[in-house]
Amino acid sequence: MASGACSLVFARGVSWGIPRAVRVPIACRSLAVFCKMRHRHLSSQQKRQQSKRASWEQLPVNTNTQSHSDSNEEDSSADFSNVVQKTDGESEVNSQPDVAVSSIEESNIVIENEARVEHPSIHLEDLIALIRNAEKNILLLNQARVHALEEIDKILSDKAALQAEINFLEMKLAETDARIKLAAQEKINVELLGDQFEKLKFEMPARDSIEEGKYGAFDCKSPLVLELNALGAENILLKDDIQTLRLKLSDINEIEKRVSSLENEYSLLDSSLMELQSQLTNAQVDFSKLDSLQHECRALSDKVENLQALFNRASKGLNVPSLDLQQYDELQKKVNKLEAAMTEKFLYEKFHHYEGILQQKIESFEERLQVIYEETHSEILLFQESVKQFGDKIIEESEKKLEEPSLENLPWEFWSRLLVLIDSWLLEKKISPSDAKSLRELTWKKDARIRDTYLACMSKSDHEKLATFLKLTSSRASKGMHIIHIAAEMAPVAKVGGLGDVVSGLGKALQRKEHLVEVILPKYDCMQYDHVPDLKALDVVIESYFDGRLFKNKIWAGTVEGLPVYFIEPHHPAKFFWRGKYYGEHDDFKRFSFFSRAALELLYQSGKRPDIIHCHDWQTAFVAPLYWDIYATKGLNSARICFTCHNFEHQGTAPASELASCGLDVHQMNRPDRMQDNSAHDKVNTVKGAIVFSNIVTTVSPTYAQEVCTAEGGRGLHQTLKSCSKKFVGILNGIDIDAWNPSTDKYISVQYSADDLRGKAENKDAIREQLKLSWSEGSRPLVGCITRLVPQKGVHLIRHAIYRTVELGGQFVLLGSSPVPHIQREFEDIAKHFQNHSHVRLLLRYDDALSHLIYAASDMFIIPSMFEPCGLTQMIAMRYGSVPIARKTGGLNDSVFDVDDNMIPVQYQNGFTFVTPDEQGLNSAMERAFQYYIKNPKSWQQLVQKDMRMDFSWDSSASQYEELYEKSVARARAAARV
Ligand SMILES: Nc1ncnc2c1ncn2[C@@H]1O[C@H](COP(=O)(O)OP(=O)(O)O)[C@@H](O)[C@H]1O
Repeated sequence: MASGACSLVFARGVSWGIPRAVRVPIACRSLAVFCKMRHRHLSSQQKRQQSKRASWEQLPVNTNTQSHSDSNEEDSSADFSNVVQKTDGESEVNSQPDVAVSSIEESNIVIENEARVEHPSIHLEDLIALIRNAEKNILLLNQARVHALEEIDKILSDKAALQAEINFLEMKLAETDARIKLAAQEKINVELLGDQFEKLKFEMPARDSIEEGKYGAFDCKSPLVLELNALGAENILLKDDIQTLRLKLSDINEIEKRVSSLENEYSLLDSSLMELQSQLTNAQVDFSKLDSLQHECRALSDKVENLQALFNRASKGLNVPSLDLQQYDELQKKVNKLEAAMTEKFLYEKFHHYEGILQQKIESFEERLQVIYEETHSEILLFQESVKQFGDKIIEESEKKLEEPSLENLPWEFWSRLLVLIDSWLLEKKISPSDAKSLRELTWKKDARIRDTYLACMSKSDHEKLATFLKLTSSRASKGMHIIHIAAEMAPVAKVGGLGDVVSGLGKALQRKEHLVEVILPKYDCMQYDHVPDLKALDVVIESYFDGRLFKNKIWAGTVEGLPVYFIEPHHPAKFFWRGKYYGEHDDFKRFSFFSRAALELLYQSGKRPDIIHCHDWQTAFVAPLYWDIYATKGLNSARICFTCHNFEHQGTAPASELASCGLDVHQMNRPDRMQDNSAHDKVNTVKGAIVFSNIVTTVSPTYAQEVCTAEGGRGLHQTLKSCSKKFVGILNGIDIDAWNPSTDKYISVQYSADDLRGKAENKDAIREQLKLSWSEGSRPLVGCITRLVPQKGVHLIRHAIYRTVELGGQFVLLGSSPVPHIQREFEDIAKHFQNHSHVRLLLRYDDALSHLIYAASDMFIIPSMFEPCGLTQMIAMRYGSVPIARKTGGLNDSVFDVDDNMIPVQYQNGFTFVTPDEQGLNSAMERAFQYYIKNPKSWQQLVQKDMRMDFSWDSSASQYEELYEKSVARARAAARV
């Protein structure tokens, strides 16, 4: 019954474009909303089932179907009705005047006939609404007419202004003509004078000889000479006049041009005026049509009212139970007679025709609603089932947890918070450095006593806690090292690129190896603060030196990814880390030299005695020279310095004088064997400084370490690196396999693993849906690319890969952004070009969540870098079963091995590579990948599974770092003993 009611209303709402008399019942609406919600939360299995069904939810929803009259009354039932209406392909009702005319014409027949159906009152309302619509349209047309008249007025006044301008110009033209004539006359005069002058010159010798006796050989005051001079001067004046007139003439030509362009404009305006006038005439015709329609409608309305009254009377008669059959028959006859009298025969037939159509529609809507109801019901059952399963699982897990000796497996956050607590006591001078050291050692050894103490006094006051903890302090020897990373990035709290991933990935891996790892970062205003839920300001101020004076720094502490992190917030008027971005400021050199100095000051003032201080890239490269030049002599001398260069393209060079700000001695440092830049001698190079001053120097892959030792790859530092080759090594980065794990990833639509790849296909469907890519051929390979769009990444080849993918029959999704304005613009143009394309989508932004989905959804992953120190995307892609197509350079050469390379053992072959960084090279690798994908689906799947099982974790890389640290520390201790 409810479904029938819904259908009837939908049909009317659609046909008439009038306010709905009856709304979709609440139950129907909530079902629709629930279906949407449910659709989002389906488990993988349910989604698979659902995608197989021809779902009503996938039907296109037309948001344009409401007429202006009911747009204010939209509710969720409107969405529902739109779906139904569009499905049946009924015509849309438009509020534009010209369309309204035809809608009314179409509708008239229905009005008259529907008056005979069982809901006459609703039709009358419909009719009234229709008439109102018509009136509104008439109003609109009137407004348009007034507007057109205003336009005409405006055009006419423009025309008058133009005419005045033309008149003025014509006057000027006449004036100039007169002047030209005058000038011509004067020119003739000049020529005559010139002739006279020549004649006189000719006559002069003769006259001279005749009058020599009278005036002497040559007298400058002779009348002839004077006359000649006067004529010469007049000649010059006349020449000037001619010049002026010529200029005026050219002015006049200009004016003539302008006049002709104005005339053109005038004729254009004239023609648009004509057009407007004809439009106005058309509108007037429409208006008169509407007028007559309005009359017709009124007449019809009267007829319908009469009919209504008759019907009502007849129906009343029919409903009175006491009337006998004869009376009923008589009444029926009367009704029939009245019907015959009031309705023409053809109307009656049409009525039946439309009634049939209406009936069919009602039936089909009812069927559809029934299907929807059944589907929704089964969804509800499934959902209830999954909720139950989920609940059972939670109960099971919590029971398990209760049974487990949970204290053994406390998360890293627990220990890191404890460390932060100890450090805050130390910095606030509540405990001595030696007590802090003992407590820290107990913590990083995960000693049960400190664990129990912490758990026992969690609710106690700080003072009581302190007293209990101090009871624990005793000196203990430690096997692990105390490692401090000083960096500009750390994922996920402050990540720009791979550096951020390395700091947290390596830090966590070293922590797992029982070392005490801490990180110091700038406190950027634009950090992802939600990744440091326990962030707190310490009750301490650290003063650090800069530009000849001391500045205060506020210290914040919290845990990120289970690691204790200290954030430095400088109280410097330049607000160094309050810029809304990480890098790219004019004073980056100052910002990061300040930070490097403040980080060391924090270590120094906290009394920590780390074994390793590990700094990264040019931003914290200052730490190495500052440590040995200033802090080691001050007493912070327990540590060895490790410097990792993640990219030799950025070396942090600046005029040597800028080094003085952080307290380094410019004369001492700006030397060829220290920080002086190898090509510009008036500059210092911070990366060079760190190479020279560090005990361990690393870069992020073995191949890149070799490349930077060549003149081509070293960017001016190859000689420095060669001279430090004993302490320089390339260690391939790992990836954080917890953060990048397709079987637990919360950002992707469906989790999956190498053992069950079905979820991968569902992620592909999900991204196609999200990005509105075509679904038609599900087997099309999807090529992904996630990158910073900088020349290093081979932007021209990325661009080429987009077009080549389309040619090869694939789909392409790019996620990236560029700090280089012209590259960003270029890709914006490409994105625009493909914005409605079925197979290409470019998303020019940084979006961590979307990056996860792209890795999961793509079949192939493009990395055509010009050079690549390590590269993480190829490893992440493989972990998600996306096969890399990469250029053989740097870290890509150490992690992607071609499936067709016989020199590589089969178990390591994992992708498609090319050497020459041009379109042919890339084409060859892409074509091989597409062939493989299309022709050997089974082998492709095996390749995907193999890639997913490859170990790119930090474990082995962290072990290499550990070994380097240990050797360096051992050497230092041995040296100290000597
Ligand atoms: N536009 C983006 N949105 C989200 N993540 C991105 C984007 N661009 C790059 N990334 C991420 O940044 C990291 C890139 O690391 P890497 O391959 O070493 O390149 P680089 O450090 O040179 O930028 C990866 O984790 C990658 O997923």
